[in-house]
Amino acid sequence: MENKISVHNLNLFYKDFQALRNINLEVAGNLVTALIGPSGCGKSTFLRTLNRMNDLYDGVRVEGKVLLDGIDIYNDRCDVVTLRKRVGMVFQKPNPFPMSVYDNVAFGPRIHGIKNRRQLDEIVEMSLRASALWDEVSDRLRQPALGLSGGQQQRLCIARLLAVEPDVLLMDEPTSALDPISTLKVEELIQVLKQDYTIVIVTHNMQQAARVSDYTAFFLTGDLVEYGATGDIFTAPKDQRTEDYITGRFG
Ligand SMILES: Nc1ncnc2c1ncn2[C@@H]1O[C@H](COP(=O)(O)OP(=O)(O)OP(=O)(O)O)[C@@H](O)[C@H]1O
Repeated sequence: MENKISVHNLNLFYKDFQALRNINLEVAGNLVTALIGPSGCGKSTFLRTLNRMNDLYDGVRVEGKVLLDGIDIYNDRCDVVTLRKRVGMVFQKPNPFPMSVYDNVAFGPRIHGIKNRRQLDEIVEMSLRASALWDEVSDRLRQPALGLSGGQQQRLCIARLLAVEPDVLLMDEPTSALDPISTLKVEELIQVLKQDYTIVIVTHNMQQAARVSDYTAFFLTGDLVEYGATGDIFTAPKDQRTEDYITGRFG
């Protein structure tokens, strides 16, 4: 199995506060990796290191290496715009732009220079099909995206990412604002998408991690405590702290 992302000796500081400590992790390609751990342990911070989203915060310092297909994304020559196109991100709360369904999905391709109407139509349809939304919105492409349900908005945000042909999808608690039916749809979608994309998902919901992921990483106060096949982490954790967490003894 090929590793899509390799993280070596990664440390991250918010000014004087060290939020990640010497993280080493290999993210397998075309599989789902879940990041779990109690609130404040650094899951979201770690996720954001994978597409340099932390660069947007003041006073952040990153040490170590994050290789994407073998190339260090923290190298000065790395183009962050291209990086974020290759490594897209979905957030906790769906955040469609205040424009039509169509324009949301066409937004990225237009920014990257695609103007041809037929080509855009094709990309929009393909992305909406790939995010399992096409059947629900094909007759309302010109309607405001903010009129969709929360679950539809989240799948639209995923379609918006897919439209720029990423390799990796980062998902930061993508279902925490959704009802159970919408959650199930997004989880089913994740299973389909992993055939074509590498997915890293932060989740507070341990059942969700067990359902959707192939690998699980358990973080605690900035340390990566344990990482392994999801089945092993949940049934035979090696570290007592992992066991305490997954059995609900803290967190
Ligand atoms: N922009 C920031 N500036 C300063 N400190 C931050 C910033 N973002 C996060 N932190 C701190 O870094 C630590 C890790 O936060 P992070 O949000 O990554 O944890 P998390 O595991 O994702 O938590 P949660 O599950 O509650 O979202 C916390 O102590 C948090 O207060």
